[in-house]
Amino acid sequence: MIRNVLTIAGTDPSGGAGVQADLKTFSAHGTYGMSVITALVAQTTTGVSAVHEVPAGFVTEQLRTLLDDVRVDAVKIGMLSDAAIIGAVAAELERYRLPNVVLDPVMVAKSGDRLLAEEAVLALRDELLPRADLITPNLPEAADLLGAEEITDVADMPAQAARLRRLGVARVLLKGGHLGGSSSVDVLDADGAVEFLREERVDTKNDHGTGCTLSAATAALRARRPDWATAVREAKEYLSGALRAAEQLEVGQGHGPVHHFHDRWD
Ligand SMILES: Nc1ncnc2c1ncn2[C@@H]1O[C@H](COP(=O)(O)OP(=O)(O)OP(=O)(O)O)[C@@H](O)[C@H]1O
Ligand SMILES: Cc1ncc(COP(=O)(O)O)c(N)n1
Repeated sequence: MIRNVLTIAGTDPSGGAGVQADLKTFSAHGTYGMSVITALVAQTTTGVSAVHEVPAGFVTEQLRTLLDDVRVDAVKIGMLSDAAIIGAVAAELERYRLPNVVLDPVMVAKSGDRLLAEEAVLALRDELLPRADLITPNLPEAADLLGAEEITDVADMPAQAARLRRLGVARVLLKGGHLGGSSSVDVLDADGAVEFLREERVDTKNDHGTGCTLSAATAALRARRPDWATAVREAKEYLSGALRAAEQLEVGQGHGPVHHFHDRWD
């Protein structure tokens, strides 16, 4: 049976990040993709020019209309824009008891533009983190959630992940992409085990939407795999392949997208 996977996120007309990246990723993993949109974002490979938020009540309307009809096997949550939308999503997660929830706590785009209001970080921490099965912060997002300094050393990542878990989160994938270096290292703290996930760094400027792709792939794979660690490991491998495949693309002048490929998943 084909699994149904939902993304709750903002848009990217250039197709590299947000809902568009998530739906491509779901298809690439042999799942059926669905989307609830939180914000229309005028953005491309060079940055964000404007954000048009969906009213929180209409996010609720989209969720209820969908969830009254369709079974959902896994969920990826990305850009939420403000505290009202966070509240709306948290309430519906609770109401429908959705399984396999991956929360990518998106705050700032690679271009430096804010995608979550600064004053909404506390709402994200208090209302949504405890309802997620896995969160996937990068290092600046982890620091913001903890009200702490951003760490700069791979060796400190397990302790930072443990602090995040103490906020009441079931599992943490702390992403170290911002550290640079010859390998890209993430730390998974889940189900009683802490694991370093290392992949060779791909030398490319096509890295728009890497975080979106990783969290979407993890949700899709969790719908198909028996445990979180397997889903996360395969998702990270998929992302590296998508970064390498990006050299075939000619999309935009700035940070281009990664390329989603289907052939591995037949
Ligand atoms: N050049 C690269 N080569 C290999 N892996 C990479 C590269 N850049 C990022 N990654 C991996 O991509 C994932 C996301 O990276 P990062 O830590 O930058 O998160 P992010 O900032 O949330 O991403 P985004 O800015 O796309 O939202 C991580 O698994 C990271 O290790
Ligand atoms: C709608 C949306 N969601 C997430 C991101 C983050 O992706 P990136 O940091 O690669 O710009 C984005 N740019 N747009």
